[in-house]
Amino acid sequence: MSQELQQEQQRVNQVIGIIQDQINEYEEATARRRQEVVDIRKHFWEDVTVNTDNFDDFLETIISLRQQSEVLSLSQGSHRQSSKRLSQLQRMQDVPYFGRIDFAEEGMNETECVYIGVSSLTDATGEKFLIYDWRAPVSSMYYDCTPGPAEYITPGGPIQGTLEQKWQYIIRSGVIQSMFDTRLTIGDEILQQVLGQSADTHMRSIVATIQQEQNRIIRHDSARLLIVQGAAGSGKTSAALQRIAYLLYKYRNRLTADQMLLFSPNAMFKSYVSNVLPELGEENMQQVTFQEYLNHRLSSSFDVEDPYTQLEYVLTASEDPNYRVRMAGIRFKATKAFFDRIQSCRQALEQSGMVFKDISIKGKTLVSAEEIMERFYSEHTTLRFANRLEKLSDWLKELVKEAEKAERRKPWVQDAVELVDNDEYQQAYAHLRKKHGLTEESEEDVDLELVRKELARRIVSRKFKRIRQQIKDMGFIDTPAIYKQMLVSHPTDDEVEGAELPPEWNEIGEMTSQLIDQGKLLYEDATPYLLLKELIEGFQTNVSIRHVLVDEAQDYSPFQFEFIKRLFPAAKMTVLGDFNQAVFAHADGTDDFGMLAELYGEEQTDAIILNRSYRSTRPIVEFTRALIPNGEEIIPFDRNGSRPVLTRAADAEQLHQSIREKVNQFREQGHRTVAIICKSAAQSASVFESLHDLEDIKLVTSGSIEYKQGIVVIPVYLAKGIEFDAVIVYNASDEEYGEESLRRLFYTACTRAMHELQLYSIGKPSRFVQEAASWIAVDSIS
Ligand SMILES: Nc1ncnc2c1ncn2[C@@H]1O[C@H](COP(=O)(O)OP(=O)(O)OP(=O)(O)O)[C@@H](O)[C@H]1O
Repeated sequence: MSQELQQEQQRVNQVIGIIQDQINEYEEATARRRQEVVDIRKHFWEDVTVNTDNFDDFLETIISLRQQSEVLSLSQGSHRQSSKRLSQLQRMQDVPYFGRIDFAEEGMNETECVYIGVSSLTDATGEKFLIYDWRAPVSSMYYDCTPGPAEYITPGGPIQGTLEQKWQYIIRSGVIQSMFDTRLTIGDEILQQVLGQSADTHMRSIVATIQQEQNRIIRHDSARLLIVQGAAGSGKTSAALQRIAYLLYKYRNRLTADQMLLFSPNAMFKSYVSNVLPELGEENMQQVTFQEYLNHRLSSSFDVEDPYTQLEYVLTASEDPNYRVRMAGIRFKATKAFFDRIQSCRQALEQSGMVFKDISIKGKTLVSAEEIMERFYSEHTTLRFANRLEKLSDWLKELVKEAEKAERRKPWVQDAVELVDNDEYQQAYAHLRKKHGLTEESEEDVDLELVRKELARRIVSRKFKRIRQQIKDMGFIDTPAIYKQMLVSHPTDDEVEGAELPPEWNEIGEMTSQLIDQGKLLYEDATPYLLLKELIEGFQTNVSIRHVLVDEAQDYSPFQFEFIKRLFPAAKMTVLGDFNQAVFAHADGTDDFGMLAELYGEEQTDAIILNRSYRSTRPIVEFTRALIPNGEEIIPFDRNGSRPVLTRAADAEQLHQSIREKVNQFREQGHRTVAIICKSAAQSASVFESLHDLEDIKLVTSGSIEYKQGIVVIPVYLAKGIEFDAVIVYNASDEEYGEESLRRLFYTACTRAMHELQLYSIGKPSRFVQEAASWIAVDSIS
């Protein structure tokens, strides 16, 4: 061991000793604070004087209750903080830091050695930093600068100086495995080691090896919208997650994890990324899929199609007679023009076009739809739309109230009163006694006739409950009918700016209307329908979310982005995606996020491009980038590996046999995750059926919620955002992947591979593979 390494190891030992001391202190403090919380909870009511005899006593009780709650919440807060710090320290025990910069600040005599780790550590005095948090201002130089003149930005302004040295360490269980002076090493040894590891069931944090261009994303903090367009495997998801950790650190006094929301592509991805923030000592942000949100809002009224069913249709139903119409609908309903059309349709509803539903009870109409319409378009017409609806709703409530009163006198109600059971009678009776201020000692009693009236009121009120709820929920508006009407009528089309309708518009309208009548909402209609509903009934916005991140953003339509923006009016947005992986039909032909510049305006929009790809070995990236236009712009990280291999099989049987052998070979090579990637869910199911004899093989479906190690059969679109040690592309033939529209799907499949990529084809290989033929080895089945 060199002398330098020995000295560094001594420092690591010292720091670990200090960490251990602090762990002991925090263990004790955490246990003590926990006990405090338990005690306060146990004796909560003993310390509150409850007295409600008169107003002053009542007020005092409230004040005392509030004080006690504050004591409890303070105590819980300090327990939470100390247990958070305890787990940070425990994590630091094995790997206290991963980097060091020696920085000579201008005007200072001494060079400071700044050690960088996942969290800060000071000595016992609290004055001297032994480790700096990777998110601290000074740490930015570790990621951004090479030795030489350097600066970092603090809240008080820039600090300049000279970065004399930069070191990287690999420490495991408190022992330095290796350390590199970055001036002397060529290439990035540590990144080589990290990327060479096996795929994990959970994504790892990348703080030790964040690259300069990724650091720009992580620390970006100016515009309202940050757009990141990056090649497959360039670290978009990683940057997004470390960015969340960074913002939580920078704004720790005013931003919490539950104010940050990540839109994820699917449930499996959610679980895949769920460990990164806890690993960095932060709480997880909120995560949701767009589909979950749509279901939450619409599933009580419709059977809402999910995006994968839509995609499955696009991929497999080209023979369907409605295919052309549906495809045209999918494309148009994704556009900003359709968004604008819905907005102007809502505007037009101020003059005419609202459709209402009868309000009826047990088959008898109380107020007809025509009456409601007449009232809406004749009264309060100068008010704002939302206020007009409110007035309309008040009017309906009044009518219902009158109807209830009249109903109470009907003979059936009188009969029902005679038949009430004892419990109900007692409840009505007790209610009246209380209402009249009668106590147990009172000599007076309530009149029997009053009890009968109260019972009649209750019986009728129960009967009208559904109607009252319907009015409260604005259920008297027939939104599906208004939506259908907007699709079929087109007199105003020419007036709507930019709303050039597709030639299939009439057929699209008919098809959609029929489905809506059956209670079904296609995926492409779900957001537009919800927008219309919100514009009519009032937008349910969420102002508590301060930051929204959208991963795999190429899968969202411009329409959906407009919607997300309206939904979170107080949030900044980070959008990350890769149009070469756009598999949904609405994105056909789009190849950048240009359309998003309009969202907040150019001044409020910044864009960063990531061209370096880290996931796959150099030979795999050389092959995959040849599959797409302008692929030469993608720069592979220089990690060696074998070339992707194409094997031609004569038929399915030969293909399956060859896959079995390949899987076993991959296993023997030590690969823990092997994905057999198929074009569609239908193909995955049938491949799984044929290969089910392979040990430990699993089928991934849209319902799968966890990424498991082993052999998986998976449709491409569910493998998005995820990676595997080895990927087998099932039947990359021209028959399967012959159409230009499948290029992006095919590219997505191939870019999931970290170390090995094997393609099979029955018959002629896909034209995409042929175009990239010089980057692939061709194998024959022996
Ligand atoms: N700076 C880095 N240090 C270490 N590993 C990195 C770094 N950047 C990216 N990686 C690794 O590269 C792989 C791909 O990263 P990530 O999934 O974030 O990329 P992506 O751009 O979201 O990919 P895709 O669009 O293909 O889903 C991951 O294994 C990630 O850990």
